[in-house]
Amino acid sequence: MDKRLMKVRQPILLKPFTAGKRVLTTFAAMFGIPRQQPSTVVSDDVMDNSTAPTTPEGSLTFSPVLQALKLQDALEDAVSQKDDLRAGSMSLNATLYTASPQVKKICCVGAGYVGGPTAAVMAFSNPSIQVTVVDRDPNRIQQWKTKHLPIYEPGLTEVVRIARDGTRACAFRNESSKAELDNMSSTTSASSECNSQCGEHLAEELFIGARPPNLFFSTEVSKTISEADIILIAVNTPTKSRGIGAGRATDVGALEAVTREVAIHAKRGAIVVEKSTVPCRTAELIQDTLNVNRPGLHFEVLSNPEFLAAGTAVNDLLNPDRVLIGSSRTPSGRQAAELLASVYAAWVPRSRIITTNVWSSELSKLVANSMLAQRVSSINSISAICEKTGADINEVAYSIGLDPRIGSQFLKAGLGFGGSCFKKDVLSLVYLAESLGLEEVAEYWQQVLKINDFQRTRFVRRVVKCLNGTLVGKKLAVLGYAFKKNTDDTRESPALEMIKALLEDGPAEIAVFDPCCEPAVIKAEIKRLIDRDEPVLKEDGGPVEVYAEPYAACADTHAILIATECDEFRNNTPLKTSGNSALRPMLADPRPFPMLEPPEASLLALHKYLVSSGPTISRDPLQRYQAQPECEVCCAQCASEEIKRDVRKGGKGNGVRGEQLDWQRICYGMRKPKWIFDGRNVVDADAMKELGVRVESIGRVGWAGL
Ligand SMILES: NC(=O)c1ccc[n+]([C@@H]2O[C@H](COP(=O)([O-])OP(=O)(O)OC[C@H]3O[C@@H](n4cnc5c(N)ncnc54)[C@H](O)[C@@H]3O)[C@@H](O)[C@H]2O)c1
Ligand SMILES: O=c1ccn([C@@H]2O[C@H](COP(=O)(O)OP(=O)(O)O[C@H]3O[C@H](CO)[C@@H](O)[C@H](O)[C@H]3O)[C@@H](O)[C@H]2O)c(=O)[nH]1
Repeated sequence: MDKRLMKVRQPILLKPFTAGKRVLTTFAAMFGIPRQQPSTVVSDDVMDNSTAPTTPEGSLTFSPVLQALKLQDALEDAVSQKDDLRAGSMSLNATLYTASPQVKKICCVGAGYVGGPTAAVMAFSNPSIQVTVVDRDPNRIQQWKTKHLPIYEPGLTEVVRIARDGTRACAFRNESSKAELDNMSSTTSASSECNSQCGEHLAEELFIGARPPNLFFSTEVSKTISEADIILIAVNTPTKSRGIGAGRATDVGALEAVTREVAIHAKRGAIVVEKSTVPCRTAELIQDTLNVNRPGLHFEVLSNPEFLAAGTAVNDLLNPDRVLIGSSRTPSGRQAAELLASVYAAWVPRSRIITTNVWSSELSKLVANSMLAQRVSSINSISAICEKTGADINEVAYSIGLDPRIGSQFLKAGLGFGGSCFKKDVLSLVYLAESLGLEEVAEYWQQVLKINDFQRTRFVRRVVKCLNGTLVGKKLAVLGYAFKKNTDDTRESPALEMIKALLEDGPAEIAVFDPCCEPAVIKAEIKRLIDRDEPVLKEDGGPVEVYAEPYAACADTHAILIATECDEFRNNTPLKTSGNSALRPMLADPRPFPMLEPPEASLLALHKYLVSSGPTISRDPLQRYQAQPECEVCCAQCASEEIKRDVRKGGKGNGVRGEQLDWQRICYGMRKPKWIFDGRNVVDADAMKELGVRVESIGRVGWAGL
């Protein structure tokens, strides 16, 4: 038997916890778990106000990683700047980071929507760090190794290809295209006069060396954990579906399981990072599990919640508003935070890296999501008033959003928020408040969810009412199935809820189309999540059919329901495009670069610019990519992409991802009276009316009147 496992079973004699006892009891109750045995908790005289333990021997020398940071110097700096580092949030002081980080290996547990892209961007921006993503799901890991990544996010393939596959060497002119054109008429440029890197002039041509791979995907969870300096835990934390707190409390089962693995296998001094969204005080659970399994060793636990949004994940990761790191306020805690910060500092300005105590960090994530969800519910509640008064929700949102105290973002009325986070995180906050005996607070946040449900119910009622109170014998098309645009994430999709409600009225067909989702995935999900006695999918004799393109989906429909705000569905956006119908915006040329070795982010900006500058430019204009991993001959996804390519060959407006719909064609093929129910306010109702369509939009009086 593994010696470490034998050690785990030894009883540990530690002083019983006193000051933190009440909190721990509350915390255990919050999760619906029995209170931990006092013997598993470290003495509170080695704890600071965040209750995270310091080292058993009261020194920082437990961590080889931190030792490598010229620790004593850094500590003296930290102590001398103690006054600056007040209890509230703060930016990390650059002087604390002068030591070069010694992080060689990062392990990210969880290869999902957060773990995959986060690890990819970390590896992309830190070529010297080996980043390995592990997951218990071998299929998911296998997909990350192919050219068909398991999730769709704009820009993800580019970043993964660079870090996972490595690159070839390349060279390019270091002047903007405009300057290049100007230079054609002049004889010499400033840089060619000295023909060298004289320090005053920019390099005329830049050579970028080959880059070895540093992003890996593996199912060897324990081995990868055992080698890592930093372990990111990015597993799912859904709402509990059974037992105490079911339907509200967060299910930390996956996180607990990973924590056990980490506790058993992590190397001495490794830093454990909560990336998952967790209830406030979860770091205590992690610390406790580590203490129980590795008595005598100390591990720092950091909170580093992720704020990326689906559909913009790569951009959010590359340009975050802030990176939040919560640590214990002990010197070792701060040093651990600084080490993690040094990884981010490879691409994030230090002023945007914020540190707080662990609990503030954990709670901030729940609060950020709850406040955003609250804004959506607030504007949706007003949309109901607009529909009954003649006010226009877009005009109201615009008017109030100009007040900088309110701000213009997150004021789009629609079918309510979906996605894997908002609902569960508001529920988690509600449960936290209840657990703390704060009933009024719990009730306040519960209302956010109530309005969200109300919004969907209202919309479906409006559809049925306009269609004379019956859907029998009618075909409806639902455009958009993912919970928002530019993602294939269908978790908590408003479209699914809508389809469930529509089925109650017995339509002949509900046709579903989404430009980002694979039809087979939607079908499987509908089959799994819609629990009815009668068959649901057409292939089983039911009314729901999922289409790979929108024109067949919309043919012969009595009504079209728009469920996501996809740009593909707009009829009024004068998009600046690169010359054809693609929705790619024209980008600025980032050259000239002032340095000989531009960072990956600059090369990516150049790559994007070149790709955007014309439809004929290759997908690899810098000629850096290595060949993609080969698929098996009968790869289903290759076949599906082939079909989409064929559809695209048909010309403009064929509805595949990135192509705007030809609404004229769609409306022509609809049954009269033609109805469009715009659940996201994406179509220009007046332009639609000219096509002979009756439009009902959220937050506006429609064809049917008040
Ligand atoms: N999806 C988002 O946009 C988003 C954004 C910010 C934060 N978050 C938070 O990040 C966390 C992860 O979310 P996600 O959307 O990436 O979830 P996900 O379901 O896409 O991925 C989680 C992964 O963890 C793996 N996993 C679970 N238990 C495991 C174990 N014991 N060992 C190894 N792997 C295991 C699963 O197989 C899965 O692949 C959640 O807490 C979520 O609230 C999500
Ligand atoms: O004005 C708005 C903005 C959003 N939504 C809807 O709200 C939901 C959530 O949208 P968004 O927040 O953009 O996407 P998520 O991927 O759910 O991202 C949220 O949830 C993540 C997971 O925790 C956080 O990391 C992000 O910061 C937070 O924005 C979607 O259904 C949107 O359609 C609206 O209805 N109106």
